[in-house]
Amino acid sequence: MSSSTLIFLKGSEYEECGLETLLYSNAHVLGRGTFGTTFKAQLPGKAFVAVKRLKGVCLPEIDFAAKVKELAKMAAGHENLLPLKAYCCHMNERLLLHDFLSSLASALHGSAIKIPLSWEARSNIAYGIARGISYLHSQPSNICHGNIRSSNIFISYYNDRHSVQISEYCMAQLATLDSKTAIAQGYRAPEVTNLNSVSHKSDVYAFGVVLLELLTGKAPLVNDKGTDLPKWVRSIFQEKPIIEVFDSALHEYKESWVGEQMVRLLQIAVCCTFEYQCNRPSMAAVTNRIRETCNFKP
Ligand SMILES: Nc1ncnc2c1ncn2[C@@H]1O[C@H](COP(=O)(O)OP(=O)(O)OP(=O)(O)O)[C@@H](O)[C@H]1O
Repeated sequence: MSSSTLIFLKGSEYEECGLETLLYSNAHVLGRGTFGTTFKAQLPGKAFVAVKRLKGVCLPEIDFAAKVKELAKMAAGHENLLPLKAYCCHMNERLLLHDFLSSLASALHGSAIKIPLSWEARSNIAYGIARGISYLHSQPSNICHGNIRSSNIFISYYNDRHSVQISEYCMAQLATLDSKTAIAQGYRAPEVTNLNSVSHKSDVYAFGVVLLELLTGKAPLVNDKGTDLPKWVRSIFQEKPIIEVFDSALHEYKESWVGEQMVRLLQIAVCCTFEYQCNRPSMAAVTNRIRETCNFKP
């Protein structure tokens, strides 16, 4: 690693620290994703952070820094987008630093730290994700997220409520990928053949799959493991009572008013995952429907 420095963004509560201190002291790999490798590391002040080392970045330092600042400013405008705390661009090194948090994927499907999620938590999380994506879609430059999946959604719990933040927004603007398509199989809308074909409606599809994860508790298809959730849910409709679709942890709610909310959110998820993009609703419409169904404040 070069002697490059991290540039901490305005509003970051962290003490400045060099890259060597951060990555050599106690960092370990969390995973290798579409856009690079993510490490967990500890800052001198003891806070844990996630550092993503990007691959495939062709943008020169100055353009990368400008783009990162633009995205960070946009993210700071919405509570459901994970704030960027620091970045580094030096020679070939391109890094992004965020708070270390629990992902929705590990809460729902993790073997070690599976967190029990009540209906209130799941519906709040669904609404928060929908709001975050709607905000992205409302930006002037026709921005798409491009890689919505439960490992890119982070949850935390304070003041008796779950908060949710989406990461990896607009990564295609930072990294260029030559692979046919980077989006995991289970979240990829049928019309998406490469990163240029992602759209607001393919984000809606991926959101629908995340909503199905929240409702069914099942993991979607990633690297040939998991379930093709849109297909599975439709097959259950034809064969079994609708309650069979839901995570068994939600069955206790079936006789109450919550049961009706669960079915309505399932209908929304099914519409989001329609095969033809023209039949899918917009993220703004989805957000409104979730808000009305669950009586959330705007
Ligand atoms: N801020 C973070 N806090 C905690 N864990 C994180 C953070 N950012 C990423 N991770 C975790 O690190 C692992 C690797 O993440 P990464 O984003 O590199 O790949 P991915 O989510 O598996 O795939 P993709 O690149 O398609 O999003 C995932 O398990 C992800 O949930």
